[in-house]
Amino acid sequence: MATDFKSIPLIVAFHGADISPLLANWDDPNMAEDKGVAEVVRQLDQACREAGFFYVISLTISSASFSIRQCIVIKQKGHGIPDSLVKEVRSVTRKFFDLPYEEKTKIKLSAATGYRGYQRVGENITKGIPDMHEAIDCYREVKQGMYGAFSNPLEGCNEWPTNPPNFRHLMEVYISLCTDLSRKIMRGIALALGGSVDELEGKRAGDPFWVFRIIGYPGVSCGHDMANSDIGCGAHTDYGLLTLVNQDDDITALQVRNLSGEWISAVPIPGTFVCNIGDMLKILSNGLYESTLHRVINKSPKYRVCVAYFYEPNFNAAIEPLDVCIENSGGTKKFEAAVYGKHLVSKILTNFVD
Ligand SMILES: NC(=[NH2+])NCCC[C@H](N)C(=O)O
Ligand SMILES: O=C(O)CCC(=O)C(=O)O
Ligand SMILES: [Fe+2]
Repeated sequence: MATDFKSIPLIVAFHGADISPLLANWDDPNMAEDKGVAEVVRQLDQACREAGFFYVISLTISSASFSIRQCIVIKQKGHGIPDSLVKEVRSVTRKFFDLPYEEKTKIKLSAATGYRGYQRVGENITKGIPDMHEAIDCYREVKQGMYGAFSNPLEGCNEWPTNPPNFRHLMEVYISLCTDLSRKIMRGIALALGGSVDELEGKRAGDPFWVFRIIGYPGVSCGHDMANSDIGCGAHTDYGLLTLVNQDDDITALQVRNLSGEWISAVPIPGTFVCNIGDMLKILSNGLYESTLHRVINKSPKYRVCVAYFYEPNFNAAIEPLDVCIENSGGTKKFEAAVYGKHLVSKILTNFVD
């Protein structure tokens, strides 16, 4: 992030009040000439430069209005994922975490499961400190030997609970819709960076990898006596291109760090996703966009649920700054090429040490 933002920008389109022009025109090769698209692209660029975080509206609210940072939002259309599904995903998540520990740990994550499955509170580690959350981690399937030796740790299939009964199906439908939505937002971001609309497809992210985390944060009075920390998830950046955060409507817990080091809350706005950019987009943009530090602290007595979808480059893509971004940032290439899958695996191996 390059500024002292005090709130997270909301992407509001020309007349339409959302990202719908981008969704309506996503496969039009000349979409950049559409006025509505151009306005969304301008806002995406500003949000990514200033904060690295933004809200994308999902709801269909006829003539609802609210005010954030002087934007009055009226008459919103969808981002393409039904709000009923977005809510249902959180609701089955809550049901799963409500189960007894013995039930949850039947799908326990380990090196043998390719780091897929359930992790108890305190098992995930951020900068050496256990995080106060439990989660189910999922990744796009990695078959044996698929990308060579470096993908070995992630080989395996996801571990799904059988209870709640519709859990797996619901999540797989949701993942697929998140992939489609993210691809469209990335086309807007490609234009925002001054590239061609498909700059972030093909060898870079035409066959996107994804990470999916189903997360629960105990409330302050939930009896977790691990008094050593109240941090739900320590300060970190995300690893890939774009994250879509589906968070509980009634608890403010996600915090984003601005330029002067203040923590700015990503206050829940019902019917939106909080989006943020990851390390690979920082590299592609040659630092024009940063992967902003964020953390989670649940100070509420209530249990908080969050489902985070991470849209990533091709697993074996060598990601380096785009020429247009080097030009637009003073002509010096600031980052060497990084293979996305190697970055991911090195992060996972430090998240789970034993
Ligand atoms: N895949 C994730 N974004 N995990 C959450 C971040 C926390 C993780 N322990 C880290 O240090 O990166
Ligand atoms: O719980 C949240 O709001 C965000 C979680 C997060 O940042 C992550 O899992 O990477
Ligand atoms: Fe994150």
